[in-house]
Amino acid sequence: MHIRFTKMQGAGNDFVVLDETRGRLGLTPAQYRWLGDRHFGIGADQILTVRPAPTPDVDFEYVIHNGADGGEVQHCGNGARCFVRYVRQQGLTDQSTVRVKVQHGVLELTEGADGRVTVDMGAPMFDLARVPFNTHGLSPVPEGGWQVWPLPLEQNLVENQAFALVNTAQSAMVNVAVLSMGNPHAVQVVADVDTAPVAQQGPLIESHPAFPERVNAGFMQIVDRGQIRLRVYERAAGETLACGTGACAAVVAGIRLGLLDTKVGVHTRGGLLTIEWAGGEHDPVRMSGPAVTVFEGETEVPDLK
Ligand SMILES: N[C@@H](CCC[C@H](N)C(=O)O)C(=O)O
Repeated sequence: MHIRFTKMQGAGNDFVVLDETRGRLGLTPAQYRWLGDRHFGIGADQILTVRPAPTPDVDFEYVIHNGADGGEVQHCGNGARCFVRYVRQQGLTDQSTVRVKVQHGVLELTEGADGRVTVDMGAPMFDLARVPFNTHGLSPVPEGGWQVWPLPLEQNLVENQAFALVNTAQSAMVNVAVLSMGNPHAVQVVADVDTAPVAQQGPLIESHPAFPERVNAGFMQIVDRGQIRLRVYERAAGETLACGTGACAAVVAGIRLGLLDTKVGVHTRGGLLTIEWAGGEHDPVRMSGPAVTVFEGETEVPDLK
């Protein structure tokens, strides 16, 4: 199948963007994986597909597939910013504020004159069953007016990894704050993101049995009350240069744990995101950051089932 695509990135989290506003391409999960494949395909953390509005209260719908496994996911913060840049650049709309349906709900996005995009990401969700997070056998520890969950990382999994952990006993238990931004997040506070065991613990947290739909694992270093450094080991993608929903989840967790103020600069390996949350359960999280078109192209997608 011959397709046109646009390659985009938001703070280094990269995307293949497809236009289905004039008809479905009907790609299979294997074809999404091929598009995400950096060696045999185009290469992207996620594939974003833009579709016509399904209801009159929104302007578009877009769906998100993780490039590594081709599975559909609920939400993608950096992708949302690229989506609005895309529909404006392609002439699909001339509105500077766009409402779009994603699997998780409806987002409102605004492109500023400076090229940064602001997204109303909706309210965070703390209902653990909806994350989903299975607390069976786990006990929360109160912290800063909220709580963290000590999560035992399977000792045998830790020891079976090809890499050596400096201290297996210490690394086997991590305290995570658990919440959903439409997709699931487990956020831990670390002293230094540069030395945090992201590659070692990330896959163990991602696939921990307490998270039946797996989870995105965040590692947050508090710089001061208005700034954090963040690395995220994304579900079905591995560590990415930035994760928008991960940045929102980390800031919300930091605010609830009493560590952060309501407006926070999030320094990721791919760039700066700004996250604001007033702190109320129903208050929306606002995220702003860059959205960049890298190139456009055409390709022949192999017939993969
Ligand atoms: N990169 C994203 C999140 C993409 C989905 C995530 N890997 C998941 O499986 O939930 C972002 O910017 O939020």
